[in-house]
Amino acid sequence: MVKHAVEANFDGLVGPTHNYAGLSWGNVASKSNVNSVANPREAALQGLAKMKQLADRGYVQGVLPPHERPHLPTLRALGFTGNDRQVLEQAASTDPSILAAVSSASAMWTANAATVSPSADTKDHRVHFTPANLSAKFHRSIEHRVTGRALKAIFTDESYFAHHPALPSVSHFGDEGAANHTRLCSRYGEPGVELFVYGQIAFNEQAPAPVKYPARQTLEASRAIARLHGLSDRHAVFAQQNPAAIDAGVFHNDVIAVGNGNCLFYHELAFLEEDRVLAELSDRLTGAALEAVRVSAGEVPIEDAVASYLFNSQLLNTPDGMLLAVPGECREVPSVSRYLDQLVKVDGPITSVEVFDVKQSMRNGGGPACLRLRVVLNDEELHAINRGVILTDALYDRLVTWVNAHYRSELDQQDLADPMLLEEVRKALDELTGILGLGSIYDFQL
Ligand SMILES: N=C(N)NCCC[C@H](NC(=O)CCC(=O)O)C(=O)O
Repeated sequence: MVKHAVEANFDGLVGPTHNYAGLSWGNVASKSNVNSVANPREAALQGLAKMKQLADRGYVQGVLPPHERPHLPTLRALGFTGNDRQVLEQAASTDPSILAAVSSASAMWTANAATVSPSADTKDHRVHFTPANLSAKFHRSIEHRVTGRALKAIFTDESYFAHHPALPSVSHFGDEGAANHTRLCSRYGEPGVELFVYGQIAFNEQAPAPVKYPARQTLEASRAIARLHGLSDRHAVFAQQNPAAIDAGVFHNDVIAVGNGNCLFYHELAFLEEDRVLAELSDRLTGAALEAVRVSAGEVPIEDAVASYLFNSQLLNTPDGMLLAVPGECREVPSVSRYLDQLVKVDGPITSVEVFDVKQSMRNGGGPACLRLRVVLNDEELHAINRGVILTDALYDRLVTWVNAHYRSELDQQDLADPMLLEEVRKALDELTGILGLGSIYDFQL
């Protein structure tokens, strides 16, 4: 029997060290805003406002906590010694790039936290989670342990939830999580088809690959996750990202495509074998016909898609059609703004557009869709999770007060060495795990 299920969105709460360090080669926004002064307080409030707007519309909205940054255990593992203050001082004076990397608030982009397969798709009928190793970027490769702890603290009941460790952290198994994974279905509780998008095949040097920017996800990683999650061949489709798109700044598939229900909204340059991908999706999708909304380069040049983050939008069900939740930048790029006006006029699956201001995150290459991890849960599973992370009016108010009490409104690269910042972060996070009812998840709490 098909169970009733919903799509819950778990947004990453922006951490107190949000800054612009230019850490992501291949991510155009990250590189072009390097050394700008960041406003962590505004960033966190923008993220919370997005969560609140969606919760108010009736969507199940959860919160995933930020990570402890700067991450002193990583600095110590790299040979910096002494007390916390001395470790920070040494790192800042001998290798400020390493200090910047271990200070990034990049865990906010929870579309990269994990890959999640709903119970309707998996062999053992549990929801499966694999934190992404994010091995392509050092600053992100240190996220998966704490991400795994946070997910286990929320999805605790093993009769419903299965947790796998991240894949081996090497380039052959580079995995960026849900940003390269889309699930299509007729209704959320029905078995769906999971689309895994990869940038290159690690064990085949002859296969097509980008030449300018790195491909972060491999086919080998995507296949391993499908195996671990117990997906049958009928539930999975593997597609290679167009290398030309990666070289144009599309470092994750969610910068050029987004899917929901039976709808795939994508740019014509998204996939290397577009026809085969669409045919396989159509063939494996049961209970509904695939609605492919294809955007041509004539309508929106790929550079405009990257600049506006049109496809890094959330595609959500409403009682009458689907809502596209776009970043504000979409209204600043003329081709995209025009396209959106047309989109809701034609008789297609996407019937409304709403704009969200997440500018602080966008300047590091993270739009609305980067900030959320989707978890499809049936009624029993939803009941079984730790409810402390579900956004209510009361939790929203509490988190806004918490941000205003603990976050700075200016942060630049020099501030990262300030021992006071580390203390502020630990105090704030210790309070946060109490607010969210997570127990101890950070290294400084263990
Ligand atoms: N598309 C998705 N799902 N996520 C966006 C992640 C942005 C992130 N930016 C950064 O990590 C920049 C940090 C800095 O430069 O300070 C990244 O490149 O991994």
